Amino acid sequence: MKRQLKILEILDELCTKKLDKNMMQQHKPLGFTAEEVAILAGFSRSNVSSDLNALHREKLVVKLVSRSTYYVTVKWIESLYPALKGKVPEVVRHQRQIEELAANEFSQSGRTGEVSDTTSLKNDNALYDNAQNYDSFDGLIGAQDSLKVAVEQAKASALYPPKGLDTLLVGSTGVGKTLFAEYMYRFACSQGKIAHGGRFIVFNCADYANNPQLLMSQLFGHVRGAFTGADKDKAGLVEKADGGMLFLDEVHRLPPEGQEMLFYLLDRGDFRRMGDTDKIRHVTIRLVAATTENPDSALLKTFLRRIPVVISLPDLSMRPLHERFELIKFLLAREAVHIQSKLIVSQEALWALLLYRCQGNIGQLRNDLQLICAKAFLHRGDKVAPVRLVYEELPPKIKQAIVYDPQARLETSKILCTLGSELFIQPNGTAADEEADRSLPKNFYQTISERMQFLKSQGIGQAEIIQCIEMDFENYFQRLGPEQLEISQEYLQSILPQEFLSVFDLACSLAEKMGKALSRRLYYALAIHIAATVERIRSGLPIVNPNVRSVAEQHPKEYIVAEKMAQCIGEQMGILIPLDEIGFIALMLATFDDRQGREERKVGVLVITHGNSTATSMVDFANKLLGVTHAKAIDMPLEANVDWAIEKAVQVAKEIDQGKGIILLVDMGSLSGVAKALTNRTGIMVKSVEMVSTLMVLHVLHKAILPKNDINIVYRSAWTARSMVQTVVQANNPTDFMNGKDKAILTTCLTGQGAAAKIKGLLEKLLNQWQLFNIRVIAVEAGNQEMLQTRLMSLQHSYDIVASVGSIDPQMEDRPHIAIEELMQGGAGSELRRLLTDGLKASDIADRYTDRGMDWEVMRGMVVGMLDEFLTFVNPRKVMDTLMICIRKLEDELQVEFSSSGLVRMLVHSACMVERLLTNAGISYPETAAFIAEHPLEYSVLKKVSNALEEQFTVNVNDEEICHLIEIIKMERRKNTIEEG
Ligand SMILES: Nc1ncnc2c1ncn2[C@@H]1O[C@H](COP(=O)(O)OP(=O)(O)OP(=O)(O)O)[C@@H](O)[C@H]1O
Repeated sequence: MKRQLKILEILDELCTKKLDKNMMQQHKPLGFTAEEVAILAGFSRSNVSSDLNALHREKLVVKLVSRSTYYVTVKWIESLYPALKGKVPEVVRHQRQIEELAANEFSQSGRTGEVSDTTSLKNDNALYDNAQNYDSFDGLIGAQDSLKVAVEQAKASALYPPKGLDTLLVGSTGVGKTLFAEYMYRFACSQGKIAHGGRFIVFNCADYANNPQLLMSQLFGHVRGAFTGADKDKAGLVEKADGGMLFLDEVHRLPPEGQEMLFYLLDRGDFRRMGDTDKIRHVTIRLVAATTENPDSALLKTFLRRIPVVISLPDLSMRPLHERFELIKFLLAREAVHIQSKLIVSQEALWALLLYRCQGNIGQLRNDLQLICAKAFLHRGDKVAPVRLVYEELPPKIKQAIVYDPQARLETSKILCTLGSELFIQPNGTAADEEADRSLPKNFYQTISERMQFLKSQGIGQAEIIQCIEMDFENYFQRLGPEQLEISQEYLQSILPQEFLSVFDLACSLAEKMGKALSRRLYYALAIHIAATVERIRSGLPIVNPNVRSVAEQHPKEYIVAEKMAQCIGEQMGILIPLDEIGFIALMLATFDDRQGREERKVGVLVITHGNSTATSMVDFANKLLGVTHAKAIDMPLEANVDWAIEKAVQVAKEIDQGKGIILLVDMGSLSGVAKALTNRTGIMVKSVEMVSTLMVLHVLHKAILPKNDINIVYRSAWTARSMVQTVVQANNPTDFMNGKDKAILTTCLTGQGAAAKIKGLLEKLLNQWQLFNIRVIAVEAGNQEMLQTRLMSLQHSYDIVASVGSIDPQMEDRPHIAIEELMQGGAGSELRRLLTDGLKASDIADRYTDRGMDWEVMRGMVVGMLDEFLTFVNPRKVMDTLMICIRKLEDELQVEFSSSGLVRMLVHSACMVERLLTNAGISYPETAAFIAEHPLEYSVLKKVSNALEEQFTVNVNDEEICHLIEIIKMERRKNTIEEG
C-alpha cells in the first residue's frame, strides 16, 4: 500500500511538472508509461505496472490507451478541468475525449446561470481556464467541412484589433448558434483576446419580449426606484460581461429602445442603468448576437447595418451525412454518459436516424435521441445489460419521416458499411465501432438478407438495392484481405477442416488451368468465403444474391471459372452450390484482380502557388527527400490570373491522375476555387487545401505515395499538416501574439551518435540547399523507450517537431516518420543514395536473408556504403563479415529472426560500437546491473557471441554496450510477436 501511494505521488508530480494544458491539444500520447514511472520510483516495472492497475481500479489513475498504455492521475485532470470533478472517465482512448467531455460539461454548466434559466453566467476562473485550453474550433463537429467558412470568419472577427468585431450569427432554431458562440468565446480566451476573468454571458431576448422593462433591466441593470418593485440598485448583464463576451440570442426580439442602447454601447462602450440620470458607465464587451430571422427581413435591417460580421450556420439538412453521423455519435455518447450504460445501436436504427427529416436541426436531433435512449433505458429488462436502440422501437414520427433520396441513401449505406452490424457506445462517452462484429464470414449472408429485406420494406428499388449490396461486398472483401485478417496458411489450416481445404485446392488448380491463377490474397479470401458457404448450405440456410445476373454479364470469364469451381466443390462435398453463390465467387474473382491493379495507384499531389519558383522548389524538396517524382508543381507568375492557373492545372491533372483523385495544395486566397473548376472540367476528384508550405508538401506527399491511402486519408492528413504550419500564418497576422515554436526534424538511431548524426548532417545540407533556414535538425538517442519519451516531451516544449527520420520510429502521432531503409531505397537526393549504395558485394550470408525475401545484395551494399561514411578506424567490409557471423549465431541461439530493418539497425549499431570501443568513446546505460539481471539469457549469449569481435578488433565489449544490444533484440522480438499476430 505504501508503495502504491508513492507511485501515485510520483505520477502526480510527473503530470504536474512535465505536462501542461497545451499537451491536451497536441496529437501525442498524454501521460507516462509504467516504465517511465518505474525508472523514477526505483521499483521494478512489473510492480509499478500492477500498482498502477490497482490505482486505476480505485479510480485514482486514468488509463490512456493508445499504442501503449499511458497513465495520468485523476487529480491532475481535475485540476485542469474543474468541470470534470467526479466525472473523469476511467479509460480514455484519445485526448480529445477529455476535451470533449470537458466541453460538454462546460456547456451544460452554462445552462444554469444565476440570473434565470435562460441566462447563463460563466464567471469563475476555472471556466476561463478551461476556455484557455481551446485554441481552435477543432472539437466542433463540421469545423473543417460545413462550418469551415463560418469558423474562418469567426476567427478573423475574434482577432480583429483592438477588441474583435461584433458578430451576428444567423441560422434556424437548433443549428448550433449558442454552441458556436461558446467556441468563439473559448477561441478569444485562448488567443488572449479576452483577459482573465472575462465572462461568457448568455441572454435570450425572446424570454422577456413581452416585458420590455424587465428585459432592459436584466440587460442594463437599474437603480433603486427606477420602476415599481425596483427596491435596490442592480447591475445588469452588460456590466457582468465587461471584459468578456455577451451572447444575445434571438436578438431581433430586442425592443427598439433596447436596440438603441445596445448600439450606443457598442459604438462607445457607454450606457446607463435604467433610471440612472447621473452616472454614465463604461464597459468593454464583445458582442455575439444570434437570430433565427431571415437576414433579409425588415427586423434585421438595423442590425445588419450596425454589426459588421454576419455568420450563417447551415441547417442540418444542408450538412453532409458523414457530419450528421458524427453528430449522432456525439449526442448518443452524451446520453450514454447520462444513463451510465453502454449503448448498442443497430445498423437499421442508424439508417433511419441518418435519413429522417429532422425539422428542428441538431437541437431536435438531440431531443429525439434523448427520448429514444430514455425509452430504451426504461424498457431494458436486465438492469446491467446494455441499452439497445433498434429500428422497430424508433418513434413513428422518425420512421415516417425517412426521406426518399437515392443519393442520400447511397451515401448512408456507404457510411454504415464502414461499421460492423452495430455501433457500440461506452458509458464513458466513447463511440466505437471496433467492437463491431468483424467475423463477417459467418454472418455475411444474414447481414445481406436482412439488409435486402429492410431496403425492400423501405420501398427502395431493385437497382438501388443492388448498389447498396455491392458496397457491402466491397466492404466485405476488404475485410477479407489477409492484411486485414492477418491470415497465414497455418491460420487457415487451424480454422478450416482439412477435408475442405483439399477440395478447395482442387478447385483452385482447375481455375488455374482455365487461366485464372489465384493470388495468395484471393486464395485466402475465397477459402474462408466458400467454407462459410458450404456450412450455410449444409444447415439449409438460403443464399441470396440479387446481383447474380449483372455479375455474369459484367464478368463472363470469371463467371465461367466460378461455375467450374462451384461444380467441383459441390461434387466433392456432396452439395449443390446455387447460382447465387456462383455470382459471389465470380465477383470475388473479378474484384480482387481489379483491387490488385488499384493497389498500385496513388493519390496525386499538385502544388500551385504564386511566384516564379515557389511551388517548384517546395515540390522538388519533398520529391527529393522521399526519392520520388510524384508531386507536381505549377508556378504562377504574379501577373497571371486564376483562369490561367485553371488551364494549366487541367493539363497537369489529366497527366497525373491515377484514378484515386488529386490533392491540390494552393496559396491562400484566389486559388481556392481551382479545385472545383478542375473537378468540373476533368471529372477527377480534387480536394484542395490552402496555405501550402514545404513541410506540408512533404507531409502530404509522404501519405500520398502509400498506395493503401485513399484521397480522404491524404486530405485529412493535409489538414493535420496545415495545423502544423499554422504559426506561419499567425506570424503574418500583425495582431497575433502567439509565440510560434521553431520547427525541427528529428533524426534517430540507438545512440543518437551514429546514423542519426550522419543523417542530420545530410539533412542540414539539403535544407540549406533548399534555403529552409528556419528548420532545426536534432539527432536523438532513441534506443531506450523511456528516455526517448522523456526527451521527446522536453523537445516538444521548445520545438514544433514536424517529422522524424532514422532507424527508430519515435511514434509521434500524426508526424511522419521516414525509416532509414526508405531513405536508402530511394531518397534524400542522389547524394544520399550515392553514399549509401556504393560497394555492392556478394556474400555467403545471402541465402538466409534472401529466403526471407530480402534483397541481400542491395542491403549489404547499402550498409557498407553507409558505414564507409561513419567509420574512421574500422574497415566496414571486414567488420560486416564478422558481424554477420555473430548475428547468425544470435538468431539461432536466441531464436529471434531479424527483419530487414532490424538487421540494418543491428549491423550499423554494432559496427559503430566497435569503433566506439576502439576510440574509448564509451556510452552509458542506466541501471545496467538491474537490466542485465532481467535478461540473463540474452546477456550470456551476447557475451559469448561478441568474442569473435573482441578477438578480431582487440576490444572489450562492455556491459553498457551489451545492454544496448539487448534493446535491439527486444525490439526485434516485439516485431516478431506482432507479425505472428
Ligand atoms: N457542431 C456541433 N457539434 C456537436 N453538438 C452540437 C453542434 N452544434 C450543435 N450541437 C448541439 O446541438 C444542440 C443545439 O445547439 P444550440 O443550442 O447551440 O442551437 P441554437 O441554434 O442556439 O438553438 P436555438 O436557436 O434553439 O437557441 C446543443 O445540444 C448543442 O450542444
